[in-house]
Amino acid sequence: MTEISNQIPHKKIGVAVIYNETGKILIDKRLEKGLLGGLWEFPGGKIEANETVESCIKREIIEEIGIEIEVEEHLISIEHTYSHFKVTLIVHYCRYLGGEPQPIECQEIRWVTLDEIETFPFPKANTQIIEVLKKNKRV
Ligand SMILES: Nc1nc2c([nH]c(=O)n2[C@H]2C[C@H](O)[C@@H](COP(=O)(O)OP(=O)(O)OP(=O)(O)O)O2)c(=O)[nH]1
Ligand SMILES: [Mg+2]
Repeated sequence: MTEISNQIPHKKIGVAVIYNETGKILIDKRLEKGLLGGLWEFPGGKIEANETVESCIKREIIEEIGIEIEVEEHLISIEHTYSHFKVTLIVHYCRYLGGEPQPIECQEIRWVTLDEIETFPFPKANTQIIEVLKKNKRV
């Protein structure tokens, strides 16, 4: 009997919900080309071998946005299967410390309120993150 392999890539991603001193959250717009192009997201990226989630998040935010943050408590972890890959998003609250946000690896960056966030298109996996953020209202 032949077994058909249904293995698809599985990415583990450290994700930052960064709050500033006025209680706004930083979101960025993904590049148009590529997976989930043009959608908004919370900045973050792949956890490398021998890296903690916290150090991944801190590194990705410097690389992608050019700002300093403090990685705080874990908010939620979500596993989601898209058509050609699976992601585990490990989401932490983060505090903005300093630096001017720059769209180094994205098209645009905005600081938004939780109410405004719903007007931006996000990937499917983000629905749960936004729900939980609203429930746990911070600041
Ligand atoms: N950073 C981030 N990624 C998200 C969110 N929601 C969501 O589905 N993702 C997905 C999109 C990507 O597949 C993956 C993030 O990984 P990434 O930014 O390092 O990967 P990528 O697809 O841009 O690039 P690649 O290196 O895999 O080619 O997680 C989110 O809110 N933030
Ligand atoms: Mg990324």
